[in-house]
Amino acid sequence: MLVLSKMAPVPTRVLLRMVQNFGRKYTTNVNTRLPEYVKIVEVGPRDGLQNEKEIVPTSVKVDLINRLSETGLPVIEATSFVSPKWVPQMGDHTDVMRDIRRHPGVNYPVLTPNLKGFQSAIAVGAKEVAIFGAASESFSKKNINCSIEESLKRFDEVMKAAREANIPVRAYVSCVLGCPYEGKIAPAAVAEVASKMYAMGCYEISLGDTIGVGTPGGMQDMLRAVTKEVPVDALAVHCHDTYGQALANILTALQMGVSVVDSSVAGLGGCPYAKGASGNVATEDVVYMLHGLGIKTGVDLDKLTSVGSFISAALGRRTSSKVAQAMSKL
Ligand SMILES: CC(C)(COP(=O)([O-])OP(=O)([O-])OC[C@H]1O[C@@H](n2cnc3c(N)ncnc32)[C@H](O)[C@@H]1OP(=O)([O-])[O-])[C@@H](O)C(=O)NCCC(=O)NCCSC(=O)C[C@@](C)(O)CC(=O)[O-]
Repeated sequence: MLVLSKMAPVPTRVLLRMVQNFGRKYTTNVNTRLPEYVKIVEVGPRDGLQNEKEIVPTSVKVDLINRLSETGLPVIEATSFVSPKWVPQMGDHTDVMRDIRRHPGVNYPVLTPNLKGFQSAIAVGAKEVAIFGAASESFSKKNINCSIEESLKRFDEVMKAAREANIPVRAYVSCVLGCPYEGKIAPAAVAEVASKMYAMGCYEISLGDTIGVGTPGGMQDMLRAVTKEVPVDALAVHCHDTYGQALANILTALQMGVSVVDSSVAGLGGCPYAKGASGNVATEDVVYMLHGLGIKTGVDLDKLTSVGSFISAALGRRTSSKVAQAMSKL
């Protein structure tokens, strides 16, 4: 045991750890303080169902949203007001918004890529919208048919109309940890787009690992860059689980102060313009992890897993949620 003069002796196990860790790069903004409450943004009805080969009947979508509304989820992204030529799976957006039973205390935001989408959405009673851009030029062109700069101009029009109508706007930045066309994306590029969208007046910026290639190391680097520009309370993470890293990435984000997580019941989904990307992290798995950490979500896991069973049966496939699979065997 080493004894330094006038200082307490350093125990051998601490010394050993110091030696083992010598030369390792430490990050200063990963800590063990976790939020007490995490807001879950359920994106299954939109992100989940926009990628289905067979178009899901409107009545099933409405039933899904109504059942999710009974689980305690605070936010359920209901559909998107995009061009039906681009994403026919969301072509019934108007009917979905008309037919769902809106639950008090639950928000039902919808995606709106431009003013046309925004106007159609509020005409059927949408009370919140989300714009969606990307940190990758190529993805922006493939997904919304314009450059990043052009997209920001379109979003400006939406923001102006939203301000006049008193509608809160959320923003997505896609490809924050990798792009299907460009590969690695620089954290600085993510920070730049995120800060522009925040400066436009979006109240929350959801950082999308669109193709699920990120790792906790990449998440740390990206968040370190973004949090220099956008307050951490205004950030959400949106992790696809292609490489099985989503929960680890989410935990990393929570340790860095993020307290809003997007997820998809039964792990539904993928993006039509991100070939090979698997669904979002399953909401059941996120809730299980959060409750295990003592973090409140307000979500009833049993009710949620039965909604997951409902939609998996309706789509004729097994749930992607590990938690739901395990619970069904108990
Ligand atoms: C953005 C556009 C519309 C531009 O598409 P465009 O072709 O460049 O648009 P345009 O203005 O030239 O219009 C062409 C036609 O589309 C119509 N149109 C124009 N706007 C609308 C609208 N809002 N609703 C309905 N119709 C619309 C417009 O009226 C016209 O109709 P036509 O005269 O040919 O009959 C198109 O590229 C599009 O709809 N893209 C949507 C792509 C999409 O939905 N992707 C998936 C969502 S993003 C995602 O999943 C990622 C995320 C958010 O989850 C986060 C993550 O994981 O990273």
